[in-house]
Amino acid sequence: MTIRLINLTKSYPSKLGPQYIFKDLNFDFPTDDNVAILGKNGAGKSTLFRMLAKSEYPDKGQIYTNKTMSWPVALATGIHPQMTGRENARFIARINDVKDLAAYESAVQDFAEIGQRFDLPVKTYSSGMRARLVFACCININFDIYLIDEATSVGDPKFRRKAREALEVKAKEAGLIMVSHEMDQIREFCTSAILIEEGQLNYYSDLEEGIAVYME
Ligand SMILES: Nc1ncnc2c1ncn2[C@@H]1O[C@H](COP(=O)(O)OP(=O)(O)OP(=O)(O)O)[C@@H](O)[C@H]1O
Repeated sequence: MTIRLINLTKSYPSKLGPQYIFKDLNFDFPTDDNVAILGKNGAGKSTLFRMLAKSEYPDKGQIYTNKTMSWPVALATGIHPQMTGRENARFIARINDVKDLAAYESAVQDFAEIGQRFDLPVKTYSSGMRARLVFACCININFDIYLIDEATSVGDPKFRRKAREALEVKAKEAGLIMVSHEMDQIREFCTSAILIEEGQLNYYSDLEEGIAVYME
């Protein structure tokens, strides 16, 4: 995994002036790890995650990567409610350069288990069905790295189990970056940790050591 944060600065405006979350931060993500991002409330985990996912941009600096990165697996961005599940899947496949569109479409349909509703507009779906579609679209693309944000809370218990199993497979063949407050979840998927403290990122190759420092 190559992800490099280069002179990354991120602030939010506030009545007290700009509030800096990161200032001129330089950091290389570990290669080939499944890494948890840890830190207390307000440390900047979600901010970093959103910048990795490119849903938010830094004020200055950049995030360089030569790997393909998923969108957050549980996040329904990029889904068009007026389009059917199938049309959404096709659209997502095209923008992510999926080669075999027919195979992808049927893999998504199988995984989502939404039956004939796959051909109905997404705006008619329940929130759980929508979540199934988004997760199925994401997991059936071979990304180098998957971004996981509380993903195992997707859908009903049966689908949740299925989603977790699919992520376990991905954890063996791809990289994962995970933000979660659930240590059980983190232990299940991650092998190392990045602890965010006062705008700095500290890497722990030993997950348990990272968790211990975080818990202190
Ligand atoms: N859209 C925003 N506008 C202004 N301030 C923001 C915004 N988003 C986050 N912040 C601030 O940035 C800081 C980091 O927030 P962030 O959500 O990244 O923390 P976190 O580590 O994910 O926290 P938590 O564990 O509570 O989810 C906080 O001080 C928060 O108040």
